[in-house]
Amino acid sequence: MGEIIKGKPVADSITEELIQEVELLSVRGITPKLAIVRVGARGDDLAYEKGALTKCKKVGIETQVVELAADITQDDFIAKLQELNNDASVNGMLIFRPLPQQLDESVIKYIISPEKDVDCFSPVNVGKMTEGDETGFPPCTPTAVMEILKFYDVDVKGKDVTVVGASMVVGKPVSILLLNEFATVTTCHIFTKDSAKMTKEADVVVVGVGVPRLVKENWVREGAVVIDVGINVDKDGNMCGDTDFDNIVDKAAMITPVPGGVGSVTTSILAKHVIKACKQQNHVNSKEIEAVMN
Ligand SMILES: Nc1nc(=O)c2c([nH]1)NC[C@@H]1CN(c3ccc(C(=O)N[C@@H](CCC(=O)O)C(=O)O)cc3)C=[N+]21
Repeated sequence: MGEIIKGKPVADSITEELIQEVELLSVRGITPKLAIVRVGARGDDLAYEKGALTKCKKVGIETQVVELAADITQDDFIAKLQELNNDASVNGMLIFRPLPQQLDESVIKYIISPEKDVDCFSPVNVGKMTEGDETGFPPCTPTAVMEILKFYDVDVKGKDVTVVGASMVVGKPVSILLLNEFATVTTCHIFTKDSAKMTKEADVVVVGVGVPRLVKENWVREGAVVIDVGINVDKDGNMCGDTDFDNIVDKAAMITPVPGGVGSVTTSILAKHVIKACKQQNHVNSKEIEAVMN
């Protein structure tokens, strides 16, 4: 039986640290604030929003949900983002994606202020992530994957890691973050000839495609580490990941469950990024705050 590596201990350890950071900021009269920008009311946006609001409340981060009509025009949407960019009380912004058809992401991604872009929408943050510049904000879910690997002492340096999926939300950024840690990364996508062949050879498999139970037992080698980023609802209405968990769990050395795996760490990273943004905007570093306390 492989080890089921849960997200909760990882999330709890991050949350504990963040609660302390918020307390230290409050001594200076600073309260971090996140604005969530939601267009319409898609189910998976609402699911993420609920988790994010709960986490922020627990940590002591203020929140503002900006709910916009599903048919908002591009000009009105851009005006709203600029208003939030200019609102000094807002430290971080999370814009749910994908945006509806009439909003052109290739234009909008340049509007959000990179300093407030806590989920890596801005090309500035994509660039910083790619360079390994730690002043930026890599996206929350891929960062959660890296935090889980670190927490459970999975050192990816020199390991063969296969990522299934190449989206800008999961596959591509997680591939970059893994490469930054000197993993040998293979990224599979819809034009990959044989994804199973690539995953079978990997020491670590990361899957984020949104296809329920895509990765089967025979896609994974004995003793592999499997990180499942998928959050799906199957035809029976149960939450499931992108891996056939029940049949892989005995073969893998470690595997993340769904729910209770990567998804449960994502909101902690979001909160961490809001606090980081707040500190950067107020020109404070942790050491400085500790000095004030002592
Ligand atoms: N810019 C952007 N970044 C995103 O990461 C993003 C997005 N837009 N748009 C919507 C999708 C969907 N999504 C979910 C996240 C958590 C749950 C979820 O259910 N989370 C549970 C935990 C699930 C678990 O335990 O695995 C919770 O937070 O309590 C669902 C959906 C993020 N997305």
